Amino acid sequence: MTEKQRIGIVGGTGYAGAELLRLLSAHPSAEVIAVTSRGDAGTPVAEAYPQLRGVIDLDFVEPSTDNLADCDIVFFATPHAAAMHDVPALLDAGKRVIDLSADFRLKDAQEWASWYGVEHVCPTLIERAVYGMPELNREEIAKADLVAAPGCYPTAVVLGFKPLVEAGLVDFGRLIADAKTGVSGAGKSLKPGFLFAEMQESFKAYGVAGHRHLPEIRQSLSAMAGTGVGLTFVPHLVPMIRGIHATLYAQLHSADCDLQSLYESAYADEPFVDVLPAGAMPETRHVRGANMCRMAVHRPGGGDTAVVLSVIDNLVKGAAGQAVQCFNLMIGADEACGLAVPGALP
Ligand SMILES: NC(=O)C1=CN([C@@H]2O[C@H](COP(=O)(O)OP(=O)(O)OC[C@H]3O[C@@H](n4cnc5c(N)ncnc54)[C@H](OP(=O)(O)O)[C@@H]3O)[C@@H](O)[C@H]2O)C=CC1
Ligand SMILES: CC(=O)N[C@@H](CCC(=O)OP(=O)(O)O)C(=O)O
Repeated sequence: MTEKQRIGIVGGTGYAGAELLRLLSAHPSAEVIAVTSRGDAGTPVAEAYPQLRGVIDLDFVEPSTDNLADCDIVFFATPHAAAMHDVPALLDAGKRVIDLSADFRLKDAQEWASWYGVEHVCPTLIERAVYGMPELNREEIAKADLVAAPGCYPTAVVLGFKPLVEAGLVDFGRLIADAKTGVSGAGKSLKPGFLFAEMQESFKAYGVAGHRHLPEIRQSLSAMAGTGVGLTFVPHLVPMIRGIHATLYAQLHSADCDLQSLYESAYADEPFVDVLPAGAMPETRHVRGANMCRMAVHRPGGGDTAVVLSVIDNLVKGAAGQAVQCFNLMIGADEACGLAVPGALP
């Protein structure tokens, strides 16, 4: 067994942090030794998250370099533009970092600043960061000391389009991603529009003019295509807690192709991508709590439009689970270590 890594989690009171705690507490090569909170420092983690009572016997500590000094690997589950202030010192101190926020995802610092509304404070580290989607670049992740875990929508969308784009079968200029998310994607803090009375029994689009995941998705798909892709991405909020459902559309150059075989062979060796049989329609509840992207590929009426349905749990394959998958690669463990548990249904 791989030697136990001492883990710090910055942002332990948030949803992604809590999901990291759930997964890492059962991981044979992880020992969580520090969990931070600015507001709850000094109180037991299990007070904020009673499901962790008897599992995580720690008090929250203030986020500081000193409190993370004994860690081998630090996970950031903080809002955007927080990790970038602390990551340089942690790397200098020899720690490895997995950042679940967007601070190191985009390779262009100017583009990052234009989407996130602040200047990047350590742009030179952006190049050093490895995008943490194992299905794209597991060899680089294994060697990395700074991993930028992907966004939740980008995970569902990029994995869904990947076989079509890599095979060059579709018009790269006219990709469409119509995606729906549950409310936990917005995090734990109270926000207008996320109250039960505001969003229950309703369903709405947002970010139609431009969502910050658009450049992230385009970055990955363009690298695959070898050219810039044209993507229309429209996110929606639906009244469920977890889950993302992405319906993807692409125009095929020719209707003469076996998309089912293409998808099955593209993902045959992937432990966390499940291509469903022809005709299937995955549901978000089929992946709830699981580090799994389930997808199905369709060609309605045998025509020239490919339709891919891709579902993930935003907090697992879309966040903490994928980060643990990266952690496994970084420490030389089995990629599936601690992640083999199926979802919870109903
Ligand atoms: N929710 C999701 O589905 C996904 C989330 N992510 C990303 O993961 C990150 C966390 O998301 P989520 O858990 O939803 O967010 P939450 O708002 O639920 O949690 C954020 C956490 O960060 C802490 N925090 C806030 N500001 C700072 C700061 N300046 N320094 C240190 N800690 C801080 C908060 O704790 P306290 O105030 O107690 O310090 C809290 O624990 C975000 O970047 C998010 O975009 C990525 C993919 C999916
Ligand atoms: C419902 C909701 O607001 N969802 C968030 C996306 C989820 C998320 O966490 O974004 P990252 O993956 O970049 O961290 C949003 O649309 O901004």
